[in-house]
Amino acid sequence: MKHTKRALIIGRWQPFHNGHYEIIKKISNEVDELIIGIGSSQRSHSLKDPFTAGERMMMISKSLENLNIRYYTIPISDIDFNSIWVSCVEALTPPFNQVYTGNSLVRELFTEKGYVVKKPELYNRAEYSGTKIRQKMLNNQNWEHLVPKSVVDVIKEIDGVGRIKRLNEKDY
Ligand SMILES: Nc1ncnc2c1ncn2[C@@H]1O[C@H](COP(=O)(O)OP(=O)(O)OP(=O)(O)O)[C@@H](O)[C@H]1O
Ligand SMILES: NC(=O)c1ccc[n+]([C@@H]2O[C@H](COP(=O)(O)O)[C@@H](O)[C@H]2O)c1
Repeated sequence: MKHTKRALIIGRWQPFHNGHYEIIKKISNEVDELIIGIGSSQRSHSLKDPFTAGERMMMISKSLENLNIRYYTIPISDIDFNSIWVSCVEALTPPFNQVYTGNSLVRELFTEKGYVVKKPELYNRAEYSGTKIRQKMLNNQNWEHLVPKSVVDVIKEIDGVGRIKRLNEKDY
């Protein structure tokens, strides 16, 4: 029987943007199945991590609706214990034999455990960046063209831009 090629890509997806879509589309041609780890799943309602794990799962599943790939989205919360983090990820996910990440800590931890780790190429990083998109939302600049249409719909449904602006208000 053919061995299933199953890869893990882990990110915070705050929000899921066109660069994420492009890289997942590319990876979907290289593997049979993809595990999409929702990193820092316990985090939400902050300027760096405004969206909940559930909201990020909605963004991803609606964006990937038309892609021909079997994938699993798995929320993964952070732990203050880097040396056992890979074991925690393994405990939550289907088995995988390859990891995609641009994050140096993630790369180091998986490489030390013997995984093949690939660094995805970046698409239009000048614009397709979670940090820059969140900044644009805050500054009333156009951001909608930088994310899949379904992500615009999710962010509108939850008033995500309003949330980010309110979180940025000064305490008194
Ligand atoms: N423009 C892009 N093109 C291709 N892959 C990307 C792009 N931006 C991020 N990635 C990949 O997606 C994964 C998850 O990234 P992440 O959620 O941190 O996005 P980000 O845009 O870097 O967000 P932030 O600015 O909030 O850190 C990373 O492993 C990264 O390599
Ligand atoms: N000890 C830990 O909990 C640990 C270690 C390395 C990465 N992570 C997480 O992996 C994710 C990596 O995603 P980014 O590439 O979007 O930063 C983040 O959510 C990060 O917090 C967690």
